[in-house]
Amino acid sequence: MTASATRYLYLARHGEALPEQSGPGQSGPGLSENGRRQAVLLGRRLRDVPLAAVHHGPLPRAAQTARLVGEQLGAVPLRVDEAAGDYLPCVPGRAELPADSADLLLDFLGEVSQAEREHGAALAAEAIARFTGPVAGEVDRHELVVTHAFLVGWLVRHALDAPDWRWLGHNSANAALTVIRYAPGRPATVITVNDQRHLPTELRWTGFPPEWQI
Ligand SMILES: O=C(O)[C@@H](CO)OP(=O)(O)O
Repeated sequence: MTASATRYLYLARHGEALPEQSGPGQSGPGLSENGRRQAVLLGRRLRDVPLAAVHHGPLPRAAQTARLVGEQLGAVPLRVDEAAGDYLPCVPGRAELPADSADLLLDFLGEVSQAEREHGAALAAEAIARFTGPVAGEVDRHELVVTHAFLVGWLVRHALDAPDWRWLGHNSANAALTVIRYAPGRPATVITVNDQRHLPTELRWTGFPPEWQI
């Protein structure tokens, strides 16, 4: 029988970004000053974790966060990965959604093209294949994925075996940590969600609607 070991998946939404500038060819904003501070503090928080790699999405806000985190970690490789990017992991139809929240959720999703659906679904499946489950071999593995709000929701949903649509309604604060443990022979454990103890009060809960900040 092939040996398998435990994976610890650390998920972080990028640091606070500058306001969006839309337009053709825009790859989205980079980090604000707050976002840079959050990223450095996230890196310091993770210094003692034996991370094997930092995976990050290709957009500037995720790439900059990963670079600033990486500077605090020493020799941990940074790997850009489209599966860690910003996309819609699953676009449910009305029939899959609870009747009392379907209107709100469908409004939030807005118009989504067929191409966007297929692209998101393919990347969401890749993210599950690449980042979840126990690892081969005998050595436990710790990995960080610096990503966007939607993928954190998607992987928490997956860990809890919740229906595909249920990534909706999950949000992440900027530079907050969510950690999932995948041990052989056990269901995945969501160890922590939106952990921000590495951030001072004034840098917590950015990226969250005010009424969600507790
Ligand atoms: O656009 C958003 O609301 C989210 C989606 O994942 O992205 P980000 O985490 O980059 O803000």
